[in-house]
Amino acid sequence: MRIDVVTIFPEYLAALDLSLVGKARQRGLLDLRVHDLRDWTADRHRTVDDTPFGGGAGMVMRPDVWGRALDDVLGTAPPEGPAGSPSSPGGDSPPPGATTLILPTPSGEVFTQRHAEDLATADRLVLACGRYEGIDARVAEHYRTGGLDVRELSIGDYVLNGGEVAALVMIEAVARLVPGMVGNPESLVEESHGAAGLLEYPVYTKPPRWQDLEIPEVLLSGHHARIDRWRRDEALRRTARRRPEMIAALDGTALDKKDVALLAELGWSVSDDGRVVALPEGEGATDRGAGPAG
Ligand SMILES: C[S@@+](CC[C@H](N)C(=O)[O-])C[C@H]1O[C@@H](n2cnc3c(N)ncnc32)[C@H](O)[C@@H]1O
Repeated sequence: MRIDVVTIFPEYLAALDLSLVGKARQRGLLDLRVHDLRDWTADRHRTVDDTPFGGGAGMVMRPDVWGRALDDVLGTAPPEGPAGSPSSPGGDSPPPGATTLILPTPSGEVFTQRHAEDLATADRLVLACGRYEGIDARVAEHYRTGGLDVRELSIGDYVLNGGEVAALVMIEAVARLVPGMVGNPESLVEESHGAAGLLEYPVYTKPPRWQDLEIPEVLLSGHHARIDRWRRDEALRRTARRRPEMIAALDGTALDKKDVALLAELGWSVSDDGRVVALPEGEGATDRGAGPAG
């Protein structure tokens, strides 16, 4: 997979040399390139922003600078750029294949594991990191109209100073799903937000006793079926407490009898057509609304 990031702070992306993503780059699994947006400016101050039309506070990133940068990085620029534009600071020609342009923005759809799974199937991702009040809205419109897969994605309901941290979040979530990235792909199967639609069960390691706290006995039993059941129950309990909306989104037809019985204890019922619905307060719930602890 090839990933390009365009930013005015290329140093911000230094973390992409570390850990699993860094190793994947060294092993050639990920071709990751970071570009300085200012390389596509045409004035001596290397200006990327200007005042907003309509007035108001802050500055907006110019579409002409972004357009030159993205055309070049995406490979849609004419071979000889218009007078004044730099000669291809984006490097050699990008590979053919499915490309997605990602514009991180707090006003976008919230990025989830489903987006990560979907984006991990792309041949190529280009991430355009905004700053100031964001990127002129015509940039997204222009590339979308041109037929490119353009995604405006938020990493959560808060506002950061720039898109670099959001780009790091999305790249790490996507890259670990690229085949060959994670040494033991089984470790991805039961994770939070995976196919089961649950949070992961609590995990423990050595020593078996620490600060007067013991690990659940079943985990020492060596009885795989009992351990699997315990883990499933704990995942259901934890999800019901912390993220009840995820329980409500479960497909009831995929639940087994023990799941349904536990959910009933936790205050949920499963209808014949597979909907999982919270019982009215006081009915059955022993655990619901207990807060985020546990
Ligand atoms: C200060 S923010 C602009 C916020 C914008 N004026 C608004 O209110 O929607 C500057 C840049 O940070 C990035 N950014 C900030 N918060 C983000 C979030 N929650 N998710 C993704 N990107 C974010 C975007 O690239 C954005 O263009």
